[in-house]
Amino acid sequence: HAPTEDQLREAVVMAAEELENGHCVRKDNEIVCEQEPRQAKVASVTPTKSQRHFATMHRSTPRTIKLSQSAAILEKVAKNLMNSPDHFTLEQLGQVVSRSITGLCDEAPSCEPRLIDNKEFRTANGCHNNLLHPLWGSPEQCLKRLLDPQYKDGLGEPRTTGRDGDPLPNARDVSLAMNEDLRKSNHETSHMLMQFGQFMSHEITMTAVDPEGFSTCTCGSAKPECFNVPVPPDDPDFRGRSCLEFPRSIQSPNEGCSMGQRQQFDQVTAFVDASNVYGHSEEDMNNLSLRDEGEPEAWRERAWPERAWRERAWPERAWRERAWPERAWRERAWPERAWRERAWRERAWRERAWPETAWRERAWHEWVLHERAWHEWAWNERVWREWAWHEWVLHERAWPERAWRERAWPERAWRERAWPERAWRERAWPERAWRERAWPERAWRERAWPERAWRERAWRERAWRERAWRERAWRERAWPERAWRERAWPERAWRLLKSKPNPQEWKKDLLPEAKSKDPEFQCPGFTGPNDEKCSLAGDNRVNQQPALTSLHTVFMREHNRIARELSQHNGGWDDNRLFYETRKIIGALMQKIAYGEYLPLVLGPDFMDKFDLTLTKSRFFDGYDPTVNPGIYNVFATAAYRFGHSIVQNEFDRYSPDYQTSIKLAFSFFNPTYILNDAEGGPDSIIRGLTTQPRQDFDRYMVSGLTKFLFADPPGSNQGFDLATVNIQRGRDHGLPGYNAWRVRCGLKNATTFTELKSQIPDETTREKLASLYRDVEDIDLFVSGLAEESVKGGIVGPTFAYLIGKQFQDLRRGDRFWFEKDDQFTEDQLAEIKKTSLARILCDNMDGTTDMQPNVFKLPTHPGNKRVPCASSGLPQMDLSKWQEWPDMPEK
Ligand code: HEM
Repeated sequence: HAPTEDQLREAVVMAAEELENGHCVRKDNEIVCEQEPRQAKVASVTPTKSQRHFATMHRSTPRTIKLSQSAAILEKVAKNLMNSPDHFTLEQLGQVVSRSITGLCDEAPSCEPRLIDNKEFRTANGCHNNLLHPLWGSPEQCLKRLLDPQYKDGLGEPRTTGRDGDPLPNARDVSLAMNEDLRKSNHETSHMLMQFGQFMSHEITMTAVDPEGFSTCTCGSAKPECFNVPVPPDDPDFRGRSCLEFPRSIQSPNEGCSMGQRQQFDQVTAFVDASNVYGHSEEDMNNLSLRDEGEPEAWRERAWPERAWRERAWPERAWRERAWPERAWRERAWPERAWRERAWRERAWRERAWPETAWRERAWHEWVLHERAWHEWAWNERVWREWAWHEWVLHERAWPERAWRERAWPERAWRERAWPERAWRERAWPERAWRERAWPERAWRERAWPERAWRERAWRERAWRERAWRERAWRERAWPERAWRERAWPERAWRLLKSKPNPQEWKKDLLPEAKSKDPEFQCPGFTGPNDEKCSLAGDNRVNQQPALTSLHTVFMREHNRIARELSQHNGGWDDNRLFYETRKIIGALMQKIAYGEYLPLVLGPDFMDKFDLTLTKSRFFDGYDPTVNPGIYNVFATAAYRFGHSIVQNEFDRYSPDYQTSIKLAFSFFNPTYILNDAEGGPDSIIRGLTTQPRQDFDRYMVSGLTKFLFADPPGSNQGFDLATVNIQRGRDHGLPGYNAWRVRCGLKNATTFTELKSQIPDETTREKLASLYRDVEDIDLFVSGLAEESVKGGIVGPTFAYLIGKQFQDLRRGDRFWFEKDDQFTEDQLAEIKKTSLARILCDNMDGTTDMQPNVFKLPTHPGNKRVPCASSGLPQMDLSKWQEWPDMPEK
């Protein structure tokens, strides 16, 4: 049987009370809590700088905090009901459908309803990617489980005991034994492979930890949300400290707000959608992109409201829909004579009661087009000629010149031809195309359009001139010309991502500075010698270390480069359109680089095949499956994809033409000085370093920058963290089952003894170490054994991680309705352009002073077939953005 409504209500009240005040009982209709309020017992301290760095790795939003409180109540309710005389099972409780329970999750994120699906562009937060499950892949969702968690109490307490019920080894002891700092560089692949891996991890996953956690998780704290790691007495690195503080990840309610085992959040969009460049919400995106006055409302409220503009779909639809109906038109008997003589005289104008406003709006528009296209946009002749709007087409199109002349254009034929709007439209001289093409008079003339035809069509030019679309008249009409100019169209419009001009003027822009309104992007406690500021990007971990910041810089520059170039091809696109089209291309590039260049090296050919991850050769991808949830697996974020921690170098080389040095990782965390140091080449020299320096080998070893000095303050001191310990502890915090369960899940044989691990972990010393740490093969922490596995053929990671990573990236592809290779995303030509480009090309285009690059930047330039070639050579093909140029509608034959 299931609990009654009354039982549920009572349980919820009690659970909330207990979480506040310790164990409670009901006495005579009153709840009496036996202990002191828990809050009072926990001394709150100011977190140290290194703890604040740590907190930056897991921003949590007010909503996730709120939801985690609900999830905690749910967990307590379940626990109490399971321990009640009724002894409900978790299975029974999981089935309960009641408002008393689901009401706890009323704050859960939801997607804004939308009437019309936008098939072209993703939303900023990934909502509505899946039409049946709009929330799939959006932020603040529960991490998916491939295997049920194994918590100590079956519900939510970290996995701290082994199969035999005795405690697991201390995570720090495991780290000390297994993840020593033994360095070996790889001969084939570059440090860029590491860096892109981290960049990608921030693109798809971020678990949440309460930033307040560090204030309360002091050593000795008994708070259940603290899972501190005791420092062994003989610890060589953290002497004098009794623990490494570890606040647990905050818990996420289960799907549907049902009672169940503890879950965790992913706070970013799961999709490979460049959300680390643009942010994970509409708000982030607005903050990162240039708008006229920063605020969308202000923008809309302006006298020339952008939204109204778009909605009016000027002019065609509005034109048709407005009271400009064809019949009225004809009935109004537009005075033929006036027209001939000078249609545009203002008196006639007013007398004819032509709707002044509408007219002015249109006039304005045409003028702008004219002026802009004409003068500012260097509409060049070659492009023009390449258009199919072209003499040849004209002929083909039965627009034969003779017929033309016979039609006695312009005057009589004009009238006879029933200037009516329908014919007009049918002639496919579509007003819209016209506008978008911004048919510039001068280009027109220069195009040697046959003189005679020209004259015959001269009604246009003449009328044009006669209409005196001149600035003076214009200004006299009190059109807010100044306001217009102030909007600084088009450069300042928000189609660009914000950036900061490089102090060296000839160099490319840097990421924008984080302002005080962006606290998540501040480098906690940092005060550089020159008051350096940390950077703003789509992901708040951008400042974690300078090579990561550098890669973010490259992608910001690539957005702006593409947006500028696209605007040349499509004069008629407004800044919104330019922004979204560019963002779509950047997202596609991210997918192309991840699946086309990066993953094959991580997973090797067999796992690429197994999970069907290889990009299509010449066709579109038809594997979209709306039943696939693209969300991130808990095991992927908590263990498998952390494989990258093994391949990080302790020192990051940097190269500039006259400088070669390196950055010590331990001294670079959240320190923007390196990025801004132009004498050492800024971000560009760091990127060059990444493409030149080998990565660390994939093995169980990790460098001291990560295991001794992570976020240490002062840098290099014993006041930091150990990332290996953190990873192990995080796995236990999330209840990840032990290694053996994962082996079986991933298709490997169940191992009953340590010797049976031989096929995957051939190194005997490693197996002996494992056997001395763990009492049972079942117990081994996945992160530990995952690093110890031998690489798969042609890949980096071992078979267990390869399976888990492959599966995740398969879901991210099959579950993405906006996957770039789908036939409704790009044309065949555009897709070919995206596929032909590479991260190497992007680096060439967006760095200063880089003239050569190896075609595959994840491989070393010493790798056979991967020699550096000039950026200008055909070895590094560039995207041809003219494939994005929109063509005017052609008349049908
Ligand atoms: C200098 C390089 C790197 C540093 C300093 C670094 C540091 C960190 C830290 C401090 C965390 C938070 C751990 C926790 O609290 O549980 C983390 C998480 C993570 N790291 Fe790294 N990392 C680096 C490179 C990489 C690379 C190369 C990869 C993958 C190829 C990677 C993948 C991950 C993943 C998947 C997470 C979990 C993210 C989440 O869901 O919150 N990291 N890293």
